[in-house]
Amino acid sequence: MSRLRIFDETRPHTPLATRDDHAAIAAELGKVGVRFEQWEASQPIVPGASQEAVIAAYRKDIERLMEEKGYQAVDVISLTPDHPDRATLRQKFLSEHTHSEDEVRFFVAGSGQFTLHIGDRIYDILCEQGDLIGVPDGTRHWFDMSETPYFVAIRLFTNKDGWVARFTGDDIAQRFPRMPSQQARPD
Ligand SMILES: CSCCC(=O)/C(O)=C/O
Ligand SMILES: [Fe+2]
Ligand code: NI
Repeated sequence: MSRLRIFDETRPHTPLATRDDHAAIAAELGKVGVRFEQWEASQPIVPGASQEAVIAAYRKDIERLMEEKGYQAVDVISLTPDHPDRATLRQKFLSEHTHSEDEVRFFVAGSGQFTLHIGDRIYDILCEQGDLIGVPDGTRHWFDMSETPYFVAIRLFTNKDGWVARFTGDDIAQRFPRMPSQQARPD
């Protein structure tokens, strides 16, 4: 189940609010300019699927999103708990960073945790299959896939070079909850 927890930036152990239905999550995030929608994960894709297979299965959705906002590039992250580079890949997104473009991600399988730092609030969002999240450019954030990653996400970019991050140097991400390890999941 998708879930949002909101914290004060100085109190990482005590959520101020928790939401676990999609409409309530979307409403809270909408207040701070973050897009959160449910899209139908219409094609059965399992983590580990190739980028080509995912793009072929979701071509219509990808084309719709690309036309809507003029995205220039698309790629797919598809990870399983036995991926040999899982620790390095996890580390890549774990520190607070920003992008000079919106971060638009569609989870076609599995789950991952985005944490956004907006003003003095922290928005910790567990995204699940079917969730589309759009984080405005310049928003401080980090992403955790857990020690046992299990997800497939489509990423859309307006920058032709794909993923470019600017790390803030703030160690705040170390103080907030990580995504717990995931149990083995059915295919
Ligand atoms: C869920 S896609 C991988 C994470 C990513 O692209 C990013 O920018 C995290 O902040
Ligand atoms: Fe990011
Ligand atoms: Ni759900």
